[in-house]
Amino acid sequence: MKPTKNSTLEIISPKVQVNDDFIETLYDYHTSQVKRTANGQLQVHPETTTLKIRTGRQVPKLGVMLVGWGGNNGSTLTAALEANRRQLKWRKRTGVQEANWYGSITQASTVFIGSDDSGADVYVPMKDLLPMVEPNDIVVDGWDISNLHVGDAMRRAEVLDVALQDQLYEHLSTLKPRPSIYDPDFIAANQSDRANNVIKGTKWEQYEQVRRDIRDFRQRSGVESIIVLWTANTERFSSVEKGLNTTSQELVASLKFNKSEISPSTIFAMASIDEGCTYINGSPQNTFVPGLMDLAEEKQVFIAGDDFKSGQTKIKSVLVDFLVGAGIKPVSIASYNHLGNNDGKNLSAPQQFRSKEISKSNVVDDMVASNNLLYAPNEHPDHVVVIKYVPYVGDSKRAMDEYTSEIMMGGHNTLVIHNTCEDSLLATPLILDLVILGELSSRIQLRNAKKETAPWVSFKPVLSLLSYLCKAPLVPRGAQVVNSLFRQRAAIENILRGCIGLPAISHMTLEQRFDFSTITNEPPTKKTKLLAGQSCGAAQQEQTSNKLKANGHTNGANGTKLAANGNGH
Ligand SMILES: NC(=O)c1ccc[n+]([C@@H]2O[C@H](COP(=O)([O-])OP(=O)(O)OC[C@H]3O[C@@H](n4cnc5c(N)ncnc54)[C@H](O)[C@@H]3O)[C@@H](O)[C@H]2O)c1
Ligand SMILES: O=P([O-])([O-])O[C@@H]1[C@@H](O)[C@H](O)[C@@H](O)[C@H](O)[C@@H]1O
Repeated sequence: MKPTKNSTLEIISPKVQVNDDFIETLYDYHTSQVKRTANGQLQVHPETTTLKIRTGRQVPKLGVMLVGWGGNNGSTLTAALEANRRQLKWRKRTGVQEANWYGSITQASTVFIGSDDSGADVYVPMKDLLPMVEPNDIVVDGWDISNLHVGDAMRRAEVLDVALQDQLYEHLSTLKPRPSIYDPDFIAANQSDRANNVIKGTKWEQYEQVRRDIRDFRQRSGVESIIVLWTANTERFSSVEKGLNTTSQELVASLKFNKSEISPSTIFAMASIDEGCTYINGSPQNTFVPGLMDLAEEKQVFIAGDDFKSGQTKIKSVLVDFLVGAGIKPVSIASYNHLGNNDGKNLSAPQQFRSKEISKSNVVDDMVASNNLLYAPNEHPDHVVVIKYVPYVGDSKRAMDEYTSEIMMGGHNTLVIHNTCEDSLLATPLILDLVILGELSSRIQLRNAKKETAPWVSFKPVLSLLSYLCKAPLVPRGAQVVNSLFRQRAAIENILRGCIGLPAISHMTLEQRFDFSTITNEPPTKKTKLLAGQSCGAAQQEQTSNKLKANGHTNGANGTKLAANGNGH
């Protein structure tokens, strides 16, 4: 079975069935339940559930409606979609640059699928594992409180090379953000000069207008599925109060009574959910108040967030995972950055900064809590987050981090990281992955394999699978928050692998650590001979040369060009 029409990958397994509509696999899902006895013992119970996983093969025409379309991220995503669609090239000081999707795991990363006869690992593009939305097919629309068309918004953002902007400007100038919901109580006062494109009326009237906009977009564009994504400015946190927004009934009533504490982002989320559209929050504010979570669960509509995990925090979720996993104790983390874009301007206001400080600070909690050998209960590293607005540097964020850790015998290790990047060029590919993986998740269902009449079950409405892309992962009630980047990515890879009948990646590679032929009574394969018969050096050398061949890095006649590994060159 080929997962996607142009995939070079073929799965040969009796456990995988494919028809026009679905890929169906039989999957043994292994977990372990832990029980604590009265005397503090931990009893571990390995469990296996045989599931059927089915993935819809029909990929819909996807519409993405951006709240904050005229911002740095919104205009850059729109520009990147057009540049990649037209495979644009432009001259830079360093030569000719081609459009690409670097930073997107669906478009620019690969997934290990197994080893070949020589023992070399084989990788394929993540997008080849399952039918996914093609970026070129995405239709973009959205709202902004600023009335600049997207061409001028791209220029205002000062993110992309001018040589590229000039090729895009005419087309982007035809794209005009819809008027949006503006509430100066929720974003910095310094944003007021942008607010010339707003929906008048009460909060309920604004909610109804947003719903009309979504229906209008669906009708005009012919898209079959719509995802609404917030990439507008960071709002202050909303109060969560009994009687205001702790249940869906309270929330709807508060909206109808025009309660001032209902934020624009929560209104957008309500409208999206009521139109059956997945809603994703790319900013740190608490859009998803308890009443909104209720609404998503009642309507069975996906919500996901919070706050794109693009740079400094992404590195933090890797570094702290490595340190704690290595038995090294981070005791002090100082994260400072300055930037000069409008996001930085909005974050220069205390309440908006506080929203960001929360999402950037909590990212180490789960990793610290995982190691009680290093940390006493409720013990945490000192952790400060500083963001300063320096207009001159624009979108080129300068991040400086210092990690001090205790190592053995009273020693210390201090890591200092300087990280400069165009912030929007890190966030934009995440927006693409959020909507592509969000759409794909809507086509994945599970069922008990032993009960033919059992219903197919979809992901829970709180789509925690997208945590890899978010600083402050929203998880279903009662679920564990995971910030470790590698665990988050492994979840995505292994679920996609499960959908095509491949087991979770364990990295055990027992067949390379033991002489498997004696275990399996199989005649030794070339791989086994290679590893068992020869000295390490020779085996290593031959294996390396085979690895190079497998990856197409050879000009020899016998070189195997495995397009499957995504290299193709
Ligand atoms: N690396 C990154 O860029 C990054 C990473 C993580 C999170 N974020 C978050 O993404 C968001 C956007 O970042 P950006 O750099 O594009 O910011 P930006 O200021 O350039 O863009 C935000 C846009 O939203 C508009 N806006 C504000 N309130 C609105 C409303 N109620 N409705 C519609 N539009 C509204 C503004 O006019 C502006 O055009 C911010 O909240 C930021 O914190 C960005
Ligand atoms: O993703 P990350 O680099 O950790 O965090 C970033 C902050 O450092 C930056 O100041 C802010 O403007 C961006 O919105 C983003 O949140």
